[in-house]
Amino acid sequence: MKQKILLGINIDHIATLRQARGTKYPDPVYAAALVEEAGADGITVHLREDRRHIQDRDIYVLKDTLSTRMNLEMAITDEMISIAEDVKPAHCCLVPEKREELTTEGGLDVVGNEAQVTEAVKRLSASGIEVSLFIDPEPQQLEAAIRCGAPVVELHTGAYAEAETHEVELAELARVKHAVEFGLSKGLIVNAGHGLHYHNVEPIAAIPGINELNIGHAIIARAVFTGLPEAVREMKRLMREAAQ
Ligand SMILES: CC(=O)[C@@H](O)[C@H](O)COP(=O)(O)O
Ligand SMILES: NCC(=O)COP(=O)(O)O
Repeated sequence: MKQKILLGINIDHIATLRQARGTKYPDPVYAAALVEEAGADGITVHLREDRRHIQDRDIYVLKDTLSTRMNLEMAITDEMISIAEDVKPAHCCLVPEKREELTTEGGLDVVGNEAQVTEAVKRLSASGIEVSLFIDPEPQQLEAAIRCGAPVVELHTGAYAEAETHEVELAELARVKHAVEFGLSKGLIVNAGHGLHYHNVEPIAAIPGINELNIGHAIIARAVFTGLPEAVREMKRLMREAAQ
């Protein structure tokens, strides 16, 4: 039976709103419960070194309260690996991080950092965590991910999402499709995410074999007007219909 495509919801920007005033609300923990009830298959949180949105407290409380599973996004640093070894989320997605960036700009350069990535994969896997690498949709990055022992990759769909012409969008979609096919042929679990929204998600969701999409900013933005449950239900509907 064909595996249904999964939706991981990134709740970082609930925390962005909270941090804007230093209040206790809106609480990402409450948001996680709402989106899980509305159909999220997993919860993604990015604990950044600068703590601009998600806080350590969020991670520890979510660990105890999630009904689905946590995908902890983090940079490859001793601090973050130690936190992950302590929290033991179901998944860790290793992402590049630059303090000056507005959001994640590119994929992890696995090719240029194989020793460091391999060590991180070993440490996290030893704690029972399924590790994924957030990479650009490039065969050489996929091959390096395999060499590093990662069972999962998440393809960065930012270039597709930010394409300024239809021609570029189609070219970037083709890159993602090829990367999915290549990764699956090598036995990887292939996810995708970054910049996906209600008007560009369907072609990505329709790619055969893609396991999960991680989507955050667009869902939280839509929730401002429709409420979180409706924003989740609509995204999931679009994905499931496209994936049939
Ligand atoms: C890796 C990625 O594309 C996102 O999951 C990441 O969380 C983006 O960072 P912000 O959430 O800080 O925008
Ligand atoms: N890894 C991608 C993610 O978790 C959400 O990215 P975005 O939808 O907030 O751009």
